[in-house]
Amino acid sequence: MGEVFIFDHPLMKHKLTLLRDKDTGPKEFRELTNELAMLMAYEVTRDIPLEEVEIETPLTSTKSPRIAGKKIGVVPILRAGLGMLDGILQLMPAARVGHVGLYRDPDTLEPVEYYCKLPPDTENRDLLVIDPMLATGGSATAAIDAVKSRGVRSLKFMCLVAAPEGIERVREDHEDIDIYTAAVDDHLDDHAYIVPGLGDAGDRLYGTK
Ligand SMILES: O=P(O)(O)OC[C@H]1O[C@H](OP(=O)(O)OP(=O)(O)O)[C@H](O)[C@@H]1O
Ligand SMILES: O=c1cc[nH]c(=O)[nH]1
Ligand SMILES: [Mg+2]
Repeated sequence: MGEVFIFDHPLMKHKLTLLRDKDTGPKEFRELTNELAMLMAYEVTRDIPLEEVEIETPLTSTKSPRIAGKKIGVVPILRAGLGMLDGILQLMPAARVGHVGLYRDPDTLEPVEYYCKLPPDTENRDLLVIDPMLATGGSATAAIDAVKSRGVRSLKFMCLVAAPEGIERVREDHEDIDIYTAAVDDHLDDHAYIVPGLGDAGDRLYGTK
């Protein structure tokens, strides 16, 4: 059974407060989203496998650990997930990047898939699906379905703000997936927006509406 990890680091909490503030504009919102994603990815990758390799320091030869196996695959859910990508790539510049294009139909609230391109050999990589918001969980579930259907070895989901309803949905549909979030909020409103939340993440990142 997958687990739910809720981060409680003071730096993350502070940045999330700034992100939630309605007066935070797109430039600062983008910066904070990337900073939070980088801090979270640092913890999410704590179990990456290592291998010992022989190297020469200026003084001697020694064995030292380095990351083993194929590069991790990071899969943002378009469009808001892209806002987290650069922060993660700063930490792991060699990561491979896949994209799943989904939007939530405003009337039915059902996810509509319009794009999927993943790195090769997904079945031999650790994959991390990212999206700032986990609301009803429909988009995350659909993205995980899309990735799983191509074959995966290990898959984690990382978001900034989750609603209890979204966590429950993902756990029901994908009980093997670990979920990482910086916060679990109170509830969804009548339009399935997370309360207190931070509004529409895509619109705030890109200044649309
Ligand atoms: O859990 P759910 O109820 O499915 O809602 C969450 C989804 O909604 C937002 O995307 P949106 O549909 O606004 O698309 P966008 O990223 O292109 O703005 C968000 O980035 C998630 O993908
Ligand atoms: O609160 C929400 C819910 C879905 N999508 C968002 O961007 N925000
Ligand atoms: Mg949006």
